[in-house]
Amino acid sequence: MTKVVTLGQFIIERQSEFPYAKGELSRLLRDIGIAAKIVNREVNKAGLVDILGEAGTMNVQGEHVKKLDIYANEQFISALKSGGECSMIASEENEDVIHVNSAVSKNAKYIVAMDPLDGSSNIDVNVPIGTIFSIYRRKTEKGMCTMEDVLQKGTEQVAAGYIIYGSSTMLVYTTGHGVNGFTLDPSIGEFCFSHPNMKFPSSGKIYSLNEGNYVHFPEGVKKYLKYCQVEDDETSRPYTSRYIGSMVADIHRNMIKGGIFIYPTTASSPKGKLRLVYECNPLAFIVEQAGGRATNGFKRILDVNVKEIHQRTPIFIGSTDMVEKAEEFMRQYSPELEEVLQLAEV
Ligand SMILES: O=P(O)(O)OC[C@H]1O[C@](O)(COP(=O)(O)O)[C@@H](O)[C@@H]1O
Ligand SMILES: [Mg+2]
Ligand SMILES: [Mg+2]
Repeated sequence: MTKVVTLGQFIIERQSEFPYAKGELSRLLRDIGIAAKIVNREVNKAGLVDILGEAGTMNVQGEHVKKLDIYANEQFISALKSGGECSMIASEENEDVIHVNSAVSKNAKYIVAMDPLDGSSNIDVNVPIGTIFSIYRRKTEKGMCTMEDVLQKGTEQVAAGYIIYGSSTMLVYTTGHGVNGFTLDPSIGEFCFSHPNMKFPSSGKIYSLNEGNYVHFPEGVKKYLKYCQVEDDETSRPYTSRYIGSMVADIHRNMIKGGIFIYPTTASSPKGKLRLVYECNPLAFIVEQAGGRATNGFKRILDVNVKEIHQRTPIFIGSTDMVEKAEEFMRQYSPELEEVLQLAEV
C-alpha cells in the first residue's frame, strides 16, 4: 500500500531546506492550504450556492469582479491574517496593500502577493480556474512594512505556488528546491503528495495564446505563430493549439505535456495584460524551478524591476526550447519592443 504523505507532513519534512527554518514559512504554507480547501468547497458546488456571476463592482484593473473573486480574496486574506505569519498582503482584488497589524502579525517575516482567483472569465462555465501566490521575506526589520517589502524582484521570492480547481484540485509549489504537486483527497480533506519533483519538458508541441488578438500582436509573435503552424515533420510541426483562458490551467497543462504560453503586448494592453507581482513572477519561479523558461520576450521575468503592485508585463513561459525560439522571432521582428519594455521598468 502506498504511503500517503500530506502537504503538512511534506512541508515539515522539508523544513530544513528553508534558510531561516523556524516553522514560520511552513505555517504560512499551511494557512494557504487551509484557505484553498475552503475555496475549493465553494467552487465544487458553485451552481448550488450563490457564488456564480458578477458582484456588481469593478476592481483596480477596471474588470467586473465576480462573486467568487471576492469570496476567494476574503478567504485567503482571513487565513493569512489569522495565521500570524504574514505582515503584508498584495492582492489583485485590492487597490492598495493590506497591512496585517494584529499583535501576532505586525512583526511577521513574510509578505504574500496573490491572485485569489485566476481565470475569472471561466468561473461561470465550469472550466478550470486557480489561485496564484508568491511569498517574500520582508526587508524592513520590524513594525509596519513598507512598499519596499513588496516591490521586490521575482528573484527574491522565497516560495511560490498555485492551486488549480479542475477535475481534481491540486496545489503545486516551490521553495527554490524543485517543484512538487499535491492532490486534494476530498475523503480525508488533505492535499496528498502526488506529483514529485515536477519537470517541464524542454520542448513540446502545444502553443497557448488568445489568437483572437492576432491582429494586435507584435510582428514577432505573428511570425512565431506562423512558425508553429507550418508543416515540418523534423520538428513535428504544426504544433497543437490549446487555450483554456485560465493562466494557471494553461501553464499546468504545458508543465506536464510540454508547451509554451504567451500573453504578449496587444493594442488594448500595450504593456501586456497579466500582472508581474502576483501572476507572472510566481509562475516564472515555479516554471524555472521545473527546468522551464519565462521571459517578457527579451528579458527574464524574475529580473524585471517591480515599480508597482499591479504592474503588467508580456510573458512567454514554458518549455525552454520553445520560449527561446519565440524570443528569436521577437528579436528579429519586434526589436523596438525591447526598449519600450525597458523604459516601462524605469
Ligand atoms: O481573455 P483573455 O484576454 O485571453 O485573458 C485570459 C487571461 O486573463 C486571466 O484570466 C487574468 O487573470 P484573472 O482572471 O485573475 O484576472 C488569465 O488567467 C488568463 O490567462
Ligand atoms: Mg489571474
Ligand atoms: Mg484573478
